[in-house]
Amino acid sequence: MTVVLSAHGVRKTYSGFTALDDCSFELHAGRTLGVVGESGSGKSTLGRIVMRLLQPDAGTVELGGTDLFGLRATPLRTARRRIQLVPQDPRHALNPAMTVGDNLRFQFAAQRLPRATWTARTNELLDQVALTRDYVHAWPYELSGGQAQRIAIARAIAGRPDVLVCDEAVSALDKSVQAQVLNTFADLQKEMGVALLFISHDLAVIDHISDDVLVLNRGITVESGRTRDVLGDPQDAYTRELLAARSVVGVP
Ligand SMILES: Nc1ncnc2c1ncn2[C@@H]1O[C@H](COP(=O)(O)OP(=O)(O)OP(=O)(O)O)[C@@H](O)[C@H]1O
Repeated sequence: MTVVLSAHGVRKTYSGFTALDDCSFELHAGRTLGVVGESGSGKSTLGRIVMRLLQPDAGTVELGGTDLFGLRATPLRTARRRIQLVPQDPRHALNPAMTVGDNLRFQFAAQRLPRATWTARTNELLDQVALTRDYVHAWPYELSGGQAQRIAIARAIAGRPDVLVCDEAVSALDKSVQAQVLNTFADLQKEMGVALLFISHDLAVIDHISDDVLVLNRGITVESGRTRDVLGDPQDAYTRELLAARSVVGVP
């Protein structure tokens, strides 16, 4: 299996406070790695580092076998297109002053996609995120949370990335909508072979979507491996605590 994204011994401190320590993982093409832990466990710090929005104090991150922090200029711009973020709040991904169509077309222009293909590509993206094509005329404020998150996903996959970093991407949604959006991610993965780094505090969400899991507690990886193995037979007390507090996806 091809490793599309990996981290080795990553550490990040903020003013002497260690938020993430010795973190390592491998994410394979077409698979989902869940990163789970309570608030403050270092999940978003890890997400920001692999998006190259934050510099680690130690360790390396490789995208497609290339050191992400060694890249400059054009190769860096190419790498940034290969890894895209789906944030918790779609308002951070969508421009409120543009229609859905313009939000997507903005991405196409950035990717220098030929103008003649824009309408077909917009329709294709709306189909992929299970929205009807007339949403192209909608404004972000007219969308429900679930619809807005689907458009944010469409925007993120517009350039056919290899990796999506989903940082609490369903946490703000109602439980029933959560299940639908998780299924959309799973369908996309089957269609596109995109790999997901899925960050969530909610073990039910991680259990639903992840092939592999990494459990973080105060910046330390307490457990990692196949989701069914780790959750089926947790070896660490912290994982057992998370399991005991777990909700159920799709059930309010
Ligand atoms: N820019 C920063 N400056 C100082 N401390 C920070 C900064 N960003 C995060 N931290 C601290 O680092 C720790 C990890 O934060 P991080 O946001 O990565 O955790 P998290 O697991 O994503 O939590 P949440 O789910 O609440 O977002 C926390 O204690 C947080 O207060």
